[in-house]
Amino acid sequence: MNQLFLSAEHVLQGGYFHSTLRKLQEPNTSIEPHNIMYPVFLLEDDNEVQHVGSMPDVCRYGIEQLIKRLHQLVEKGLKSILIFGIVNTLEKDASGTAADCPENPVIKALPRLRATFPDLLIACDVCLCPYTSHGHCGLLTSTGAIDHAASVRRIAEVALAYAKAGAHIVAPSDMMDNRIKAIKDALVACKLQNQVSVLSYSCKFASSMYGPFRDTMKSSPMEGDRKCYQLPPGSAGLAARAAARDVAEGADFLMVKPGLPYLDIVRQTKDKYPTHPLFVYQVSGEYTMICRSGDSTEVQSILLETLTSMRRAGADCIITYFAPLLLDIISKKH
Ligand SMILES: NCc1[nH]cc(CCC(=O)O)c1CC(=O)O
Ligand SMILES: [Zn+2]
Ligand SMILES: [Zn+2]
Repeated sequence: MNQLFLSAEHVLQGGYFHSTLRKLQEPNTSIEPHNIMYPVFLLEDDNEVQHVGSMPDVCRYGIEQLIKRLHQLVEKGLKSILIFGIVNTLEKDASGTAADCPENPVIKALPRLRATFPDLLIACDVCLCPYTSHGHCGLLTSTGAIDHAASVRRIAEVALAYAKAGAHIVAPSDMMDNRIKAIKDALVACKLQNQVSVLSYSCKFASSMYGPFRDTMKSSPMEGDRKCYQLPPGSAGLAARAAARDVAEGADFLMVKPGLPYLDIVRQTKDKYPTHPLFVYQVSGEYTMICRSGDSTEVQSILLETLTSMRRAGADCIITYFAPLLLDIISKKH
């Protein structure tokens, strides 16, 4: 017989035949509540609930209804949320005025959420696309190009408004160059730098997997696309430079988005910046793909395998629409 099959030093199975041994073979891949952040969609109308057609089991809520929903989830262990505001009566204009006006749903909700859920970590997505008439994430010049200086100034203003209203974390998703420094400077100027952190969507790619989200938010660009500010999917180089730039500008946390198709970028970013907690955004298109992957048992195991892979690649926290399901799975396991 072939000697190779008898070679003791090549036997691996002796190390994982027992479930506890298998756990030891998978370090830093567990999914606990603090590894999960839940994105929520906030409407202007306090008492409204709307199902999202393109995302099964996802709703948009007015603040009263969101508080009801969050009570259930916080009881099950939810630790953090990421808020996206949606406007319908407030008008969209060229400079995204509604992003930080006093009637903005996020600005209004923050004090309520802080008071109602004292232990919940609250992050706010900072972008102009839900509030601009043209639907781009920054401001435009008269020729339709991104106006870099004006965009960064405006993004920092909006981030500061959410910080003042009570956000623990501001998370700029716009991808305008130099916004992290502008936001940090604004926080320092208002003495908020030690009470608010900056989660940079540092490696955000121009992905085809944001469709259900744009549908939910009514935030698609009216004309053109986002390829001049979101990163080209094939570029690991730009992702490395973007992370380096955001670290240099003072980002507290980094992010890779989408998740599953970009696990090489997750690993590359974690290896370069083990100093910075790393977030991975499992985006709306990933969510719908997994929802359609089989019956509920299959969905659960595919989901857990996917999140385990993200943790293995270096993710510390995963932003996921599956948070409610995950909290149920975790509580059954203990
Ligand atoms: N700045 C907009 C924004 N913030 C988060 C997402 C995507 C989230 C998801 O798909 O779940 C997007 C879409 C986009 O950039 O086009
Ligand atoms: Zn945007
Ligand atoms: Zn955004």
